[in-house]
Amino acid sequence: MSSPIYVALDTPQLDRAKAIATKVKAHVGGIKLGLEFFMANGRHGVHEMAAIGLPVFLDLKLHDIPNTVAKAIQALGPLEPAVLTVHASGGRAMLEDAKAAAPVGTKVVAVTMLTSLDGDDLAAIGVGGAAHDQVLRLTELARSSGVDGIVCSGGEVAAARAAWKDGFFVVPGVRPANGSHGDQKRVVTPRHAMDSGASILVVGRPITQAENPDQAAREIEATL
Ligand SMILES: O=c1ccn([C@@H]2O[C@H](COP(=O)(O)O)[C@@H](O)[C@H]2O)c(=O)[nH]1
Repeated sequence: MSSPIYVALDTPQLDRAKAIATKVKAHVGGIKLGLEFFMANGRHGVHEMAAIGLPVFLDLKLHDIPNTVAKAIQALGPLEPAVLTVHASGGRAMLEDAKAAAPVGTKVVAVTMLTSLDGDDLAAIGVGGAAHDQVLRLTELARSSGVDGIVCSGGEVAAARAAWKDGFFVVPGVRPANGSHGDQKRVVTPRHAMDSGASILVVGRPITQAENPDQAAREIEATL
């Protein structure tokens, strides 16, 4: 079985992204390319990375009116990403249209609440209640809108999985025990996230900023 780890290659440098992906290839199940990479390298960069031979997760977190998101996904279609993100807070019509516009083999997953946010951040944007409640509310919206799964933290994935048995659960914000959290607020260990029902884990800096990315990926994989 392939590793559930998707390495987040958050760099604008194509050569650096390629070098890290090539180093860690044996210990990860895929690569995640986000806004930083895509803004700098565009579709050409995605093609170059796909040539390495790992599934590509395109984490562009689309959030706009339904027509705009659907057209953006149609434009991305030829890249055939394994996974593509939109924001669940874009609403039901946007989620439905996003799924309808995606290639058949692409999993569309909805970001519920960024792992860099906590309950205080929710309150600051006028959303009452705990992070957990917000994630479960948006999980139900995503499920009933026909997308394939959600992005949430490892603290909510067990409850989200209980509510959506065959959903696809992406968990970023994972850190090895004693690892630096950086800007992440809702953090668990990779093992905890897997035990709680994650389908895949997104791991960035703990691998990409390590002195030896290959060893870091291997050590995280060994905990799973
Ligand atoms: O809620 C979310 C959604 C996406 N991400 C992305 O995952 C990686 C995490 O990187 P680390 O360096 O392991 O913190 C990054 O690309 C984010 O854009 C997330 O962290 N939280």
